[in-house]
Amino acid sequence: MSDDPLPAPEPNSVPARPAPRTAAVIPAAGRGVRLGPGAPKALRALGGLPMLVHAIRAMADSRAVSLVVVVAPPDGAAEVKTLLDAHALPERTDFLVVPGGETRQESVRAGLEALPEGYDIVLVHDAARPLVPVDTVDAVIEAVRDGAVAVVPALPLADTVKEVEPAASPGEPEPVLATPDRSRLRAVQTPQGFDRATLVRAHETVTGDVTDDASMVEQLGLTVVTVPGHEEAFKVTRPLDLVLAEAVLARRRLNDGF
Ligand SMILES: Nc1ccn([C@@H]2O[C@H](COP(=O)(O)OP(=O)(O)OP(=O)(O)O)[C@@H](O)[C@H]2O)c(=O)n1
Ligand SMILES: C[C@](O)(CO)[C@H](O)COP(=O)(O)O
Repeated sequence: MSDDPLPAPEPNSVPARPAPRTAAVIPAAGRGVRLGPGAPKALRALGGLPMLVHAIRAMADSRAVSLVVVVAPPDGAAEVKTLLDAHALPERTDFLVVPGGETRQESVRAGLEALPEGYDIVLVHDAARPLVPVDTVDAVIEAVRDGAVAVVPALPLADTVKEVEPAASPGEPEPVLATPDRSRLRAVQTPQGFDRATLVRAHETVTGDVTDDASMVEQLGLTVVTVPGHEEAFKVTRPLDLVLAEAVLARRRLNDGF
């Protein structure tokens, strides 16, 4: 045994607490009706690879994300597992595949139910946003680590927005009711980041149609905060979005030299 004395403890030193572990849930079970006929949207090709593979890599690129839960089209779970085996993720990232539901909310809930213990931060990220940069993902995680219970990436709007009385039948003129102050409006993206317990409570408590997870946390009366979004985190919804996504990817590949 060494006779060397143990080093004196640093005054007031506190052992560093490990960072809370982060999992990403990727709802990918939608049909993609607005994109037009074809395979489920998440499995459509972008730059020669299924859109879902890009979305999974976008999450796994963050060193903070150690588990990705993919919520697959109900009849496509086996195909998605095969895809993930074929397109290796970084070794530090585990993945699970579960079947999705009828709505985005149901699909996210299925992903949350499959989450093992030990992940205190959860990202929810649309498979339909395949090109979100890793800096945006990390900014969301950082804001949750800093204490926010719910975080959304957000961008200012380019268009003026009108509130209307929706037409009784498609194509009829719609009376404008109001013009909200654009400087107070934001378009929000994913990944949205959450304290896990808060997101689970929101999904257990809030009923009715919602279009994102953060609005469920708002309905609990809790504060949701924004971080800067990114224009390349746009959602592939209509055919023109796919053209833009191909162009963004081609530019990235050119810049990366392959
Ligand atoms: N039952 C559903 C519906 C949607 N989503 C997912 O939620 C994300 C955002 O939905 P959206 O872009 O609206 O996709 P779709 O529902 O596929 O599109 P559409 O409304 O045009 O059919 C997508 O990654 C989609 O796969 C899901 O997991 N389960
Ligand atoms: C969650 C979302 O991407 C935030 O902008 C969006 O609300 C999803 O909407 P969709 O109609 O299900 O595509």
